[in-house]
Amino acid sequence: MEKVQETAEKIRTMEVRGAGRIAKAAAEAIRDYAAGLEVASMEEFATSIQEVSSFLISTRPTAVSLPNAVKLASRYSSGNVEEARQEIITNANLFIKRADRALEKIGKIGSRRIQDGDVIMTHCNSHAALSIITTAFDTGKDISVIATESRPRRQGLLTIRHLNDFSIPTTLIVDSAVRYYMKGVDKVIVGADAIAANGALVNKIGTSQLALAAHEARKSFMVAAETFKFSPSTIVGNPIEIEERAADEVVAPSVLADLPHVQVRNPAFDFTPAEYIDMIVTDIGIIPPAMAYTVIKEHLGWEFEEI
Ligand SMILES: O=P(O)(O)OC[C@H]1O[C@H](OP(=O)(O)O)[C@H](O)[C@@H]1O
Repeated sequence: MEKVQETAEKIRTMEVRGAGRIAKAAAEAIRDYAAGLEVASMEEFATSIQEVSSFLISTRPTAVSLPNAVKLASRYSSGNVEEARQEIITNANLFIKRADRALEKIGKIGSRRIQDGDVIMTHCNSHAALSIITTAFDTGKDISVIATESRPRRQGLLTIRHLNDFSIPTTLIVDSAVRYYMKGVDKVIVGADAIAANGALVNKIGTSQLALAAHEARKSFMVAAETFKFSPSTIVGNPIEIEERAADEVVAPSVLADLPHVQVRNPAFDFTPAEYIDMIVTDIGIIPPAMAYTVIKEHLGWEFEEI
């Protein structure tokens, strides 16, 4: 349990972050927990796995990759402890392998849509979006990137470091400069924390203003998302919860101490409606947002009774 708590804390404090990485870390935690679990009965095994699953899922509410990963990794059908343990280990390892493979596939598929000379704008730090950008560059396309700072956690600094390592010409801008630079942009590529059944995107706060600016300037808006970022529970009407993080990520508590009439709001994500999205690049191909429902029904393998 100690290791599970450690992983949960890393996810909560964002030491481990990015919807895909969170999912992999949770699958690893479930796998290692199941491997070392000492129980007297199958009932005890089932209860312990259930408790740990719920605990991991509670760490961050928005990234649907987390419950999807936990659900896929912790599946077992056997009524025997040793067999069920092995099933979880196998399923978790399979999930991790597929997640890595999905990033590569997204890179390959998405990079075919990038043209020589493209200026690409990206937001926050998405490993899926970066996979497309770096693959396009590695296949010889002469591209450059405009990366947003992504306040308040400034994940844009991770993005520029990554792009610099690949020697990709990159410009860092503040979030409020997005519309100012949109005219010179060819494509916007962002990641996803969740995609709803109606094709709406949930991603880092500020994504919707990129989409709006891209729409206004008639620039292509691409989303890079593994299929495990599609949200099954939105099919049955559950909304995706937007995580609101602590005020001290935005401003130091000492500043607020003298300002009794001021409150700080810090939503970590926002919604981008499907009509602003040109395509979603997934590990099973490029889809229009209207196909989100099909991805959930046919490729995610969730039964409605499970939701
Ligand atoms: O899975 P990958 O593509 O890496 O990232 C997907 C999304 O996860 C991140 O959330 P946070 O920084 O964890 O809050 C960003 O919103 C990013 O676009």
